[in-house]
Amino acid sequence: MGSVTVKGLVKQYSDVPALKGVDLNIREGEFYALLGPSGCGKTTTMRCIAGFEDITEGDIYIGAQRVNDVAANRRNCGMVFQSYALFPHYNVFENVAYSLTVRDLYRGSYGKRVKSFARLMSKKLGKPPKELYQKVMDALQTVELDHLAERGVGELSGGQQQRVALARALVMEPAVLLMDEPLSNLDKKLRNTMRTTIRTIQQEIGITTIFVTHDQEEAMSMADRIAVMKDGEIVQQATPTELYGKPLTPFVADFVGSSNIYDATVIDGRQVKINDQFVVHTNGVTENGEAKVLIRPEGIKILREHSESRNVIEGKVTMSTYFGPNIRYDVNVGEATVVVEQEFEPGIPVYDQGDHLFLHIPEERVLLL
Ligand SMILES: Nc1ncnc2c1ncn2[C@@H]1O[C@H](COP(=O)(O)OP(=O)(O)OP(=O)(O)O)[C@@H](O)[C@H]1O
Repeated sequence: MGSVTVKGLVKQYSDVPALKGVDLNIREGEFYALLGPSGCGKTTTMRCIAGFEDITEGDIYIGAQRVNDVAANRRNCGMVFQSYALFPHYNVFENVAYSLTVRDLYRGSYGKRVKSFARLMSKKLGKPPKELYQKVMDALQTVELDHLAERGVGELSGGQQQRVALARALVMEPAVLLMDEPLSNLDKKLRNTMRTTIRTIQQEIGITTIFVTHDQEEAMSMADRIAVMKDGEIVQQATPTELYGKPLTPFVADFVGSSNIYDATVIDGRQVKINDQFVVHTNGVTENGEAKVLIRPEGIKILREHSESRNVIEGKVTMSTYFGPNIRYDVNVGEATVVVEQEFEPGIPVYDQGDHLFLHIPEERVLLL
């Protein structure tokens, strides 16, 4: 198993600066997500770590070893891709056995029987050597597919195919597991199940894992820590709760969770005028002047009646959207829009377009970015 350290990583593709100095410090056994919008450099970072790209500047370490000049097949990284990249004419067992056979042939660690097995892979060999058989079956058991070892991969569901791809990476016993958008071809329900499957397996094995995604919910629900990337740089690295609770920039606040982000004027260090429309108090102290303010929609409470307490404002519902467990209201306060999310419980009042209501924004929910 290994930690991964990246120092000052720069990758220039002719005139495209894909990475502009990326630093990462991924601990052994950690599940680490690279999160960001399309084109921000997530895949490039991963490909540089795997050794599929020459880097322009910087250093990459796996464990204590500097791997800048180590070939990809010697870096001991297992890869799982969005496209699965399975061999369609092999069955489940053969797909997992294939890479192991090739690697061990390369290392010369198996004898003649494996060599002939490799040669005969495409012709469906009856009985592979015991050790190889056991390793493949162990990997298939880890992903709970041992009962389908002889099935053709074309006869599997998307989730099962992705589990074959995972078993194929794990059978190599890599130091680091690299996963590039592995769930994006699956439908939403299956994606949720596979999140749990992958996370559980990762924790059981304790393998250092780097997971690329543009889906904040996926990153938040799976990772120990997340690096949010933008334009070839890391904007913030933190645990999911830190990222959500203390985003450093409006970009992070907006990318991670839903947000109300406003231009604001700080009046006396504790009073903030939002969008020139309404004033709220914050318990965060800052200098007077211009600022950006974040208010998470679920931090706002809806009151039936006006209250004289601080931070109560009146608004008019312009849209209400029902999401199953939540209801979202878009509320106009003067010319500003405030998004509010409320957990749906039977019996709570539900508001419609045009309804007037009062919003209470607790001081600790008014965050200055
Ligand atoms: N082989 C290449 N040649 C030239 N430019 C490239 C190449 N690969 C990637 N890029 C560019 O580098 C930047 C980063 O790309 P990368 O694929 O790492 O982004 P990403 O965050 O993984 O995006 P996505 O979520 O869309 O996969 C983009 O501007 C992309 O167009």
